[in-house]
Amino acid sequence: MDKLVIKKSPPLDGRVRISGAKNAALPLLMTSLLTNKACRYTNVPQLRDINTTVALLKELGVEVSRPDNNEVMLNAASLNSVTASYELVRTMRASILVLGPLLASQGKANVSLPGGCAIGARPVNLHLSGLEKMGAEIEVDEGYIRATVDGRLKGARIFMDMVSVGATENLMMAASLAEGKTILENAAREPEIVDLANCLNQMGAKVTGAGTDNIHIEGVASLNGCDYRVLPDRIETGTFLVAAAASGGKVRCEAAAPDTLDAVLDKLEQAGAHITIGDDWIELDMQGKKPRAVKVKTAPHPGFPTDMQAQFVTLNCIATGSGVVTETIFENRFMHVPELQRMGADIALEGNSAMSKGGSELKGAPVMATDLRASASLVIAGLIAEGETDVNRIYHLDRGYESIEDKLSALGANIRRDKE
Ligand SMILES: CC(=O)N[C@H]1[C@@H](OP(=O)(O)OP(=O)(O)OC[C@H]2O[C@@H](n3ccc(=O)[nH]c3=O)[C@H](O)[C@@H]2O)O[C@H](CO)[C@@H](O)[C@@H]1O
Ligand SMILES: C=C(OP(=O)(O)O)C(=O)O
Repeated sequence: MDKLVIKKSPPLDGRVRISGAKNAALPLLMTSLLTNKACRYTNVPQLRDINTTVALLKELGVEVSRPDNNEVMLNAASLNSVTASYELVRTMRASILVLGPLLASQGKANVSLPGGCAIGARPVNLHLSGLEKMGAEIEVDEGYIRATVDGRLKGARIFMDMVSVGATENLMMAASLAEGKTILENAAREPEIVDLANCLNQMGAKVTGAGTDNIHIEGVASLNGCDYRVLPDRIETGTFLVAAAASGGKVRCEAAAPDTLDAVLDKLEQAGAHITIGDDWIELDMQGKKPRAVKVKTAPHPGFPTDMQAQFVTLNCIATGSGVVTETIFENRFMHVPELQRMGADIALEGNSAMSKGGSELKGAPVMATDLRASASLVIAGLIAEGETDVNRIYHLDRGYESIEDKLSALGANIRRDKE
């Protein structure tokens, strides 16, 4: 298995080009299942999760071509299966996002239950109950969700008692082809939801209110293809900004979407970073200073994103002063804490909060993490730690960061990938 070998590096310095957002691209590629016309997606990041999605769509019979690295062309006219197998779903939970589109366009879908994952149980009850409200018959049998609908799905008023990004996306896609109007209440407000709504509307859907907690979808009988550019990745952007701040450096993130990062930029400013923003870039300058520890509590958008929590735990460890990072979205998202402790971090877990004393002098060590953002936090720790840090199991990082070692190297980091 590949690993990243990281040595203590100088303050990061330079410019980095941000890739398309993984969490926008995954649902966007699934919109191809809603039409028998050609769909073209650009600014698609080169990631393991994208390859898994493409493999899954191919398995369903979707015609796929990838004319260049960041472009994916899909055509579902030749669809010949409605089954998302366990083999693929177990490697990527977002596979559940085929459920709504398949059910809406084909009247049936069999999708392996995703099951829990390293960061929490992550049930899909809201996806299922929402589709049931729209008239679907759903049973779970031998680990598979088997959903059917007699005729078209019917528009419905759906209140979700938790804010769920994936359920909002699944139901928004399904409702686009349903008969009548669907209202999603307590919907997720993440920028990736807005991106999906924009793409659906380009295909002829009638979605309004995306970005608020009340989304209205007037179903249409059929949808066209699309030519859609994926939103920049706000979590990749935030990760590079934290890496820059932790190293005392100066980094400009280009091709970014500054208006998707308010909560993260606010915390970085509290940490003492000087932030300048343009239309599509963000520059962070620590002016050689150490960051100050901050208090962070995750929440659904526009709150502080859980996908940036681990990176801030690392930042707080090496910052001056004590800090608190509280996780409210996932029940088990602190796998990075014991690994950071092994690197010398003075940090303690109290319930769902990571309390840090600050000023930790990190020392390199072999570490590993069982999820994507925990791995990212260990990479940041490796850049500042004395000596050498080996980050193992980096297939997690490859799910969500395009060419992370090349991008960090270009900023002056001492990092390489060792293949095994
Ligand atoms: C591919 C993708 O976009 N992944 C993101 C998406 O994941 P994902 O869409 O899976 O996360 P959700 O927003 O659905 O999960 C939020 C919370 O709701 C709970 N829940 C969710 C659905 C459900 O039916 N029942 C239920 O109880 C989950 O267990 C979790 O505690 O949003 C998360 C929260 O911002 C991010 O961390 C992930 O990076
Ligand atoms: C948790 C994440 O992704 P996923 O929902 O695909 O597991 C993430 O991107 O941090």
